[in-house]
Amino acid sequence: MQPIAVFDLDGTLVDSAPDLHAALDRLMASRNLPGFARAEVVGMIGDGAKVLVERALAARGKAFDQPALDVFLEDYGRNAAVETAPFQGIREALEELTKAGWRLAVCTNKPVAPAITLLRALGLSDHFRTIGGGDSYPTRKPDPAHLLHTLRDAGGMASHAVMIGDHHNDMAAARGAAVPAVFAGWGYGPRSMAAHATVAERPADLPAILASLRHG
Ligand SMILES: O=C(O)COP(=O)(O)O
Ligand SMILES: [Mg+2]
Repeated sequence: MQPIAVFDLDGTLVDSAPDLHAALDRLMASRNLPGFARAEVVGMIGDGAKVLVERALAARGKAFDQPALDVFLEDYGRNAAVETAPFQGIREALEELTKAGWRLAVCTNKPVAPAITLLRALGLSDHFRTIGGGDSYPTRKPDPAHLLHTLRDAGGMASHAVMIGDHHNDMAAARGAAVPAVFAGWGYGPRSMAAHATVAERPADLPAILASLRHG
């Protein structure tokens, strides 16, 4: 059975906060609400687009409404790859892992449409057998079923998988699926979110760490 490495997207493969921030600030401006500092937006990322918009509106004392999410997704879908780029060393790490025999997949809480748009725009989509988005299955991370569905669609198995992510949602999904987790130390989550997972400081560390976690 081929080993499979499942990657989180935002904060792990790509530094997407600038474009999420810009689209969120345009939504706020359209409602005459003040925008956010980058650190505030980074703290709101991790549970998908709906929760991001919910948190932004709540921070301004407003209730969530569906048109706000529709406006945000329409804008973000067109502008997901303006400033967003892979973290330094990610392209090389993905190439190295593929050469070492790993199958690759993405398991992200971002809706699948902008996730695919973004990975295509950055020339990364061909690396991945499957992209399991936040709306691809009935539940999403931290529910381990999101990771297990992604693994199934990629033709992989939990017993031969590793999950790499930057948020406690990634660590929790991996733990629930009995998949070893690697915490992306370069991402958006504070180090406390790593819990007991192995921490990778840089993308360049991934091939050696994943080799050490490989079963057979
Ligand atoms: O869209 C988000 O909020 C998080 O997405 P991620 O699961 O790829 O980090
Ligand atoms: Mg993430």
